[in-house]
Amino acid sequence: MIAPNDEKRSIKKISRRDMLKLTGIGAAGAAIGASGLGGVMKAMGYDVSEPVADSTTASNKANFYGKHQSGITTPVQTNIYFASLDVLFSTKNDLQELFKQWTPLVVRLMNGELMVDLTTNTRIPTGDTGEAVGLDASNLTITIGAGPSLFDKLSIQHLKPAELEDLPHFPKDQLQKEFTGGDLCIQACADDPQVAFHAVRNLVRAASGKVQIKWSQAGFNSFPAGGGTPLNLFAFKDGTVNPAITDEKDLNKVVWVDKGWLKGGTYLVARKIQMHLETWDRTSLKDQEATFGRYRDSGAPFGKTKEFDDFDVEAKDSNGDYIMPDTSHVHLARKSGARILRRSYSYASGVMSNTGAHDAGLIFISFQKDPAQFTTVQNSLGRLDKMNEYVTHRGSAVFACFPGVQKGSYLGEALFNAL
Ligand SMILES: C=CC1=C(C)c2cc3[nH]c(cc4nc(cc5[nH]c(cc1n2)c(C)c5CCC(=O)O)C(CCC(=O)O)=C4C)c(C)c3C=C
Ligand SMILES: [Fe+2]
Repeated sequence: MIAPNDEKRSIKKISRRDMLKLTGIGAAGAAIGASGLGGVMKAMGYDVSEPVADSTTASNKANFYGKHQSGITTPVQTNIYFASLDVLFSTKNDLQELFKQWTPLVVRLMNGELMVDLTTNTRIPTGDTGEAVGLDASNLTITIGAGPSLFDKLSIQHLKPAELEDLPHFPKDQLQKEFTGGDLCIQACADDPQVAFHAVRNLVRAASGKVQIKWSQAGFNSFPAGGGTPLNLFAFKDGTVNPAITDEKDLNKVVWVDKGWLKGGTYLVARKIQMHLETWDRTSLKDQEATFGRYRDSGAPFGKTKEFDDFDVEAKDSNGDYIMPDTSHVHLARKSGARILRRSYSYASGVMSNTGAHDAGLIFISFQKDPAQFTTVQNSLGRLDKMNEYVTHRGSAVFACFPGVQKGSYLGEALFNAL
């Protein structure tokens, strides 16, 4: 983030009416909810009147504008802060206003700028919360999506894509309400955890009284020195078999929606999956490897030597046994025939209060042009997946991620044009 210098600092003049609105933030969000979001943003000093351009000089910067939103086929960053939000309004006009206001602010954040230049007026809350001062853009990406419940809340069910439905209940699900669903999501990924958190915190704060966080999860990925596939908390390379993020033709087949107002967008599936590390750590390496059908250290599929070696899931040895066990996670996932783009992060959130076990796992995220692709893979894993012994699905959500934004336009414009 660009540290504000003295010339940049501005003391905004603020009217008594604006001040009243401001002091209502946090203390009485509902009061703000009743007034226009634009007025509140103005009072906070946000300049949302002009489009903001992608910076051409910022370091470690991902671009906001383009055919698709960032954070989907962007190279995976080290950190995520994922937030599922409830909207506190019931009209499509409110949503449109929110997206118009958020758009330039998202560009600023992705440029490594603050929401507003810091103010020296110590009598009012600052427009930016400040914890990203001195940090660069850190390849921040912001991906925004709409959940099925949003369309019901705003009475625009006719615009809900047929594919956008809550995921079915899967046999071994132990979902908790507090990690499930949401009207909107903000996926913030960055190479600095504080930059990702700052982005969500400030976007939600700017929309105080209009949205509130339903659930959120921070996560991390650590890349081996010299690059390569990150290890998950089971110490296996995770993300080996994925569509190439540069192969637009393949991504059109797997990821990008090609019809309706969501054209150029995609569906995000999020699953909060607890990994029972204590059980895993009591398991022999041989059994761990049989769980995935891959060798732990090389990442190679059984019967091969290198991580990216291709394999035939149906291949059998001289005894007639599958080389890749037919209960292994990779065997079952591959056999489903469905493809998805995985972009997951590990999490570690203290201990489970009832057991004292690690509360750690995977914030599994996949992108696909139809959530049915995810469902097909998950159904194939079903009750057979050997990995089930070591994991429990605790949270679930699905969101339609809007197409990318062109300069002069705003997030989700195609939805509002279709109204
Ligand atoms: C329904 C989709 C999937 C869920 C949920 C899921 C959870 C999950 N996966 C791992 C670890 C690994 N997964 C691997 C491969 C793999 N996983 C899925 C799908 C889901 N995983 C797919 C489609 C694939 C690729 C299959 C193929 O065609 O080869 C691997 C192997 C390495 C790799 O390719 O990434 C690992 C390891 C965990 C720990 C987990 C939940 C906690
Ligand atoms: Fe997997």
